[in-house]
Amino acid sequence: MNVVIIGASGYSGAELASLVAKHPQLTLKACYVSEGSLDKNKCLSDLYPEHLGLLDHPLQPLTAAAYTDIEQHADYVCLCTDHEVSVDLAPRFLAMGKKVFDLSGGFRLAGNEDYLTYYGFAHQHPTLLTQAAYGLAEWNADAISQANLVAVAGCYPTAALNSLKPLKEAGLLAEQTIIINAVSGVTGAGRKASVNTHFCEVSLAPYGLFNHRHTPEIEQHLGHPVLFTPHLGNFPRGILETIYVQLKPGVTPEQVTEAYQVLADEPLIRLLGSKIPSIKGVAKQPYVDIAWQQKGEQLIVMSAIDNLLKGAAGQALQCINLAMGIPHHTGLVGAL
Ligand SMILES: NC(=O)C1=CN([C@@H]2O[C@H](COP(=O)(O)OP(=O)(O)OC[C@H]3O[C@@H](n4cnc5c(N)ncnc54)[C@H](OP(=O)(O)O)[C@@H]3O)[C@@H](O)[C@H]2O)C=CC1
Ligand SMILES: CC(=O)N[C@@H](CCC(=O)OP(=O)(O)O)C(=O)O
Repeated sequence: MNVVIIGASGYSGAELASLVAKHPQLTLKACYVSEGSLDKNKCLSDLYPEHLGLLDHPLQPLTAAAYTDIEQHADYVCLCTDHEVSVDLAPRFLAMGKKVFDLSGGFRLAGNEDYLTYYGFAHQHPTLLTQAAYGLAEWNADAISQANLVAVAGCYPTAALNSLKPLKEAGLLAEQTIIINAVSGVTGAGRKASVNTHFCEVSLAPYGLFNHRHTPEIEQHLGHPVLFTPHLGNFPRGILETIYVQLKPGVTPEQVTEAYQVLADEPLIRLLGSKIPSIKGVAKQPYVDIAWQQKGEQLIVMSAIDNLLKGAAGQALQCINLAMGIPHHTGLVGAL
């Protein structure tokens, strides 16, 4: 299958380009940036020299001629672009009959209201919100495999939902709001320069209190209220979440362990039991590491992912694999 990547010079786009280029059944057909990009016509491997020889593709401007090329040559279009750009681009490629995998948050939420509140823009294509499959690979495989538009799950939500859905499905959660404290490396903020993500400025600080756009994403796809606070840390990649859960009265450690067995056979999920996960354990890896410790009815769940792999490009590739009807971890395990 032929894949094109829009936004290939960005962190998630370049990561996805390298996965596609190494995949046994995919061809990286072309890489695009915006029409006026400062990087247009450079080689992707000029920006990412670690991929010299693998990603020597030119970064082509997304011109009218590019749309014609994509219509003629692509099977799958991956949007590694900002939310509003994705909302604008996705319908154009869907109209060409392409399958679209969007790594932005542009199609993950239920309604236009949420976009106004949490993203700060009115959604231009709200009817597509009901057609998009939520790309949380381990939990929504059937819908992902059939959809023309896949809204690949957000980075923080991927860590949170894989850790909490087993407890929710087993009916172990008390009604209280779940508290999620998360820390992300700086690549989570994208490649574009800004003072807040300047290497010399970043230490460790919370942001987005009460209003981060991943709050509604987690709540909608978990079906439970959460209080989510992200932090920015001074390391390049990875997300670690510490999650405070109140269990229903009388829930035993055996019931909690049993609930997590729903994920026991998943190749990209590592259940650590009571061991402590870490950024070091997941950086540049395609996995979610999940661990937990319980005291009475209080449960602390810990979850770690690489934001660019399981939190973006890795999960996008899982969704592409599902669309092709092959094992979802193809090209991810033993291949990085
Ligand atoms: N970084 C992360 O950890 C994660 C990111 N995501 C999501 O993935 C998307 C991309 O994120 P990230 O890789 O960090 O972003 P970056 O800022 O690193 O990259 C954005 C890319 O989009 C290109 N671009 C910008 N405007 C246009 C346009 N109009 N047409 C075509 N290309 C355009 C940029 O190139 P240029 O400006 O030169 O044209 C660049 O290649 C975002 O929606 C983000 O929320 C999701 C999960 C995790
Ligand atoms: C550290 C940092 O800034 N992280 C980003 C989240 C990563 C991302 O791009 O968000 P999606 O997963 O929704 O696409 C943020 O908080 O906005």
